[in-house]
Amino acid sequence: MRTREPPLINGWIPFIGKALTFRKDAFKFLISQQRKFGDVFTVHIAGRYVTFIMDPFQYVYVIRNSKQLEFYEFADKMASRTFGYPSLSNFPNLNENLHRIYQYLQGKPLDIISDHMMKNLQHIFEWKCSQATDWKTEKMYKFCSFLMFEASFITLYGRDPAADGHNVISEIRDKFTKFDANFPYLAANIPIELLGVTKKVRKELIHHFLLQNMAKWMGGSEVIQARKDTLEKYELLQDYDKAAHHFAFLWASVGNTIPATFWAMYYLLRHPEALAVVRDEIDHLLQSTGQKKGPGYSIHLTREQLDNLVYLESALNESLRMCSASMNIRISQEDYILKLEGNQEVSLRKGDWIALYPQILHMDPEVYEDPEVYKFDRYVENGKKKTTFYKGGRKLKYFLMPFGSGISMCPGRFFAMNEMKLFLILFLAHFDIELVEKKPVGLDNSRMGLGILLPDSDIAFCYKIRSF
Ligand code: HEM
Repeated sequence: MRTREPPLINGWIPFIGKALTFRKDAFKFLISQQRKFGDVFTVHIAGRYVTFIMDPFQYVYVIRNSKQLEFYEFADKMASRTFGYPSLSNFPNLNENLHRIYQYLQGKPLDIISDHMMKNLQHIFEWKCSQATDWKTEKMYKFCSFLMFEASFITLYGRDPAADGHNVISEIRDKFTKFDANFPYLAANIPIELLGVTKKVRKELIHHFLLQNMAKWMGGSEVIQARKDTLEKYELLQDYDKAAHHFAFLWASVGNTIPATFWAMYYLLRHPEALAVVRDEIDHLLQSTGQKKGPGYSIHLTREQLDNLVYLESALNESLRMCSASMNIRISQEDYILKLEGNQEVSLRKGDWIALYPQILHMDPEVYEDPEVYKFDRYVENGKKKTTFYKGGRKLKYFLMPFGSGISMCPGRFFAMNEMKLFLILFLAHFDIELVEKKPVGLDNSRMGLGILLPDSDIAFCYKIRSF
């Protein structure tokens, strides 16, 4: 070991190292290693050396060092393998050009897609209303998946105005669900050939996004149009590769949003006091803006109005805190000494991975009292958004990181928050809702490190048009 290299944790199986223990329960494993070795240690995971920085006050030193600690190469390798397109590095400036398009997920274009999302969600809710004049029971994850997939898809990609437009989206959703089930294995570098039908399903999914098929979809978003225009400029990219890029974006836009919507709804239904406050806030807003709720009335909300729903936002943040487990990875570009607070120095070798694991921060009892408990108003203080959180008496810069950090931060985060708010607003405005099953739903840990965790089982709930 070189001087200042962090303690190294090796497994007893050569090459695999601690991969199996890490995969089984990364959270538990990291906490136990932190107790033994402190806030910086290196773990040998499947042939890689991954240095974990556990102290949230040190996160900033990793996040701001985007020159020496790179992200894109890692992301490119993983995404091209998972979604089946050639590495971006083979095409001059493609990465930069695709990143520039993320501006269409902010500002005015964000308002436009949020409005479209509202209309599309409303359309589906109207349809649900026509079926729910009396109590109707459904499985919650399936319900969230159906609504969020359909509304997000139409908002982003548009729809075929021909009669079977709805069926095509259902077909894509069913295939997407099959692909998504094996997503963690692909991300973990398991060859797709070993994953049963996944290869076939991915190919079929990608085919839906060939230009001749996408050309039939009307009313899509600027962000997808800009991606199409950019990809078309690269003559060396095959049509199939361009389609695979569109499919990858679809995964990014719904893969986390669906489970996050599930958790938001699940926790609200399990906490009637939270549900009552959030519903009251929504009712109050609709009343004060002169908007009627219920079937047949369309609701319109501005970005400012959505922003001002502090209890709804807090409830969403609280469920994100409890269900997100993304790992923020950077790769050392050279042999490098990472300088941390308090004259600490960490010696890294070229190619080493550096990882932040914010789930540890989200569940830290020093930051969040009773972290296992859902408290819908954790992010509200004196009726306003609460943004000051402390650890050991010191104010934290980073306290909630479901969307990643720095250069790898999710470009769709504003849209994602709006989508989930709109879903809950419409749901609570239209329906009375109750849980049918009382069982607690747990986190399925197989996606640890990859984003929002899925529930370990689905749960039945019932809903009926609200009586006014
Ligand atoms: C609750 C919902 C969401 C969560 C928790 C989430 C989380 C994340 C995280 C953690 C990353 C970084 C991944 C990494 O570090 O490797 C990411 C990347 C990304 N997200 Fe999201 N996301 C959500 C919704 C969305 C939506 C709605 C969109 C688009 C409409 C989107 C588009 C993307 C894209 C394109 C990237 C890759 C960015 C890049 O090229 O570097 N996400 N997301």
